[in-house]
Amino acid sequence: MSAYVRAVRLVNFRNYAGATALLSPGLNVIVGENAQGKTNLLEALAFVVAGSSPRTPNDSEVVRWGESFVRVEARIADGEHERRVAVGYAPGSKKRLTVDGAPVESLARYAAGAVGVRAVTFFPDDIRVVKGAPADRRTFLDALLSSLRPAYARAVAEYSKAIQQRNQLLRRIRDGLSSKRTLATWDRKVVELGLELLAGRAAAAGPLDEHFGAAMSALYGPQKASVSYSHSATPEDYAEALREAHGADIERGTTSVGPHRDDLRILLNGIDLTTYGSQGQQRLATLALKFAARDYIRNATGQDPVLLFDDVMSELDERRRDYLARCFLESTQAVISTTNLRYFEPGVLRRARILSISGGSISQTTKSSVDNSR
Ligand SMILES: Nc1ncnc2c1ncn2[C@@H]1O[C@H](COP(=O)(O)OP(=O)(O)OP(=O)(O)O)[C@@H](O)[C@H]1O
Repeated sequence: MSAYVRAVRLVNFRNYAGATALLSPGLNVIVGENAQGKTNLLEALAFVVAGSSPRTPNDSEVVRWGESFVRVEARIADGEHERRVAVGYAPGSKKRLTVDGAPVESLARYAAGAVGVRAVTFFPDDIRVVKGAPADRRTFLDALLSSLRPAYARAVAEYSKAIQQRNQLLRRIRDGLSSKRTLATWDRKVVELGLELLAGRAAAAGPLDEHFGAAMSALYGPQKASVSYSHSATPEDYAEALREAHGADIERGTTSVGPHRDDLRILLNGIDLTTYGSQGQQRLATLALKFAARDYIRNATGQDPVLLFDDVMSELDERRRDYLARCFLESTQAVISTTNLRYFEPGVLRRARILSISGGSISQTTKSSVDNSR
């Protein structure tokens, strides 16, 4: 069996002063009224598994208001072994990541393997991966690949820095402060890092398309769904395209070709869901992309990632809710939040662990109290 989270402890995490949740393999349902802390608990699980929040790049945001630090600890069950991992952060200091008490210096290494378990998250805002800007789709793809390879995460960070520096240089050339000859050096650096990104993304595009197609036909229907990578320049033409764009790039002060300008095209029966999808189609396609990410991680690592899905049932019809509930039950571990237990069949709830959230405190709900609340 793949690794899973056995317990998580939150200290000063958003609206939690101090709380512990025990989790099971299979389905865990977090139930509570609005604004009690369901989303925050899922975020805390992602925070301790990946070393950072999928909801914000700013760690200070997750520190409980009025407190000076945040800490999330987890016990990871991995076969016979148990691993203790923790993420601690005090604004102004470096984030502390530990595995069995030993510090892990690199966030990329912590996130891509040291913990021994990965997470695929779904938050309602994630619909932007389908509906939003190309940057949202690139971030989805880069986060997925970074969760598998620290070297890819480093290449993404270095490429982004190199583009910023090249853009600064373009503006200096435009303003007559630097010579155009210096561009060649930056072009070489940018192309070298950019090709690393393109290679990673190209290798992922085919399998993701396949997994996405399968997830869409299970969730949506038999129509043909696909996801494909759309280049601003192919790897073969990249260096040449960058050179050809010198004049225009200097004028605008930005780099117009390269992986930071690429996109993913998400199609259903040939129709672009980003531009023409209904809200429901975009939401289902977002979910299908998350299942595609799960399958991609599973194939790449041989391990099932844990699914952390926020309020995923509310906008689905009964048939799709039942299908999803079965997927969650069969997962190594799924933690799903809801305001309403009626979204789950009694037979499903009997096989699930249920956690009740109220005002930032967590209680394990017994089966009989679940039956009575229905
Ligand atoms: N840094 C923070 N410190 C303290 N409280 C916070 C912090 N960040 C968010 N909160 C509060 O945490 C509360 C719970 O938020 P959360 O999003 O987890 O609710 P929820 O149970 O998922 O609700 P809903 O069903 O409405 O989505 C909110 O009232 C929010 O304002």
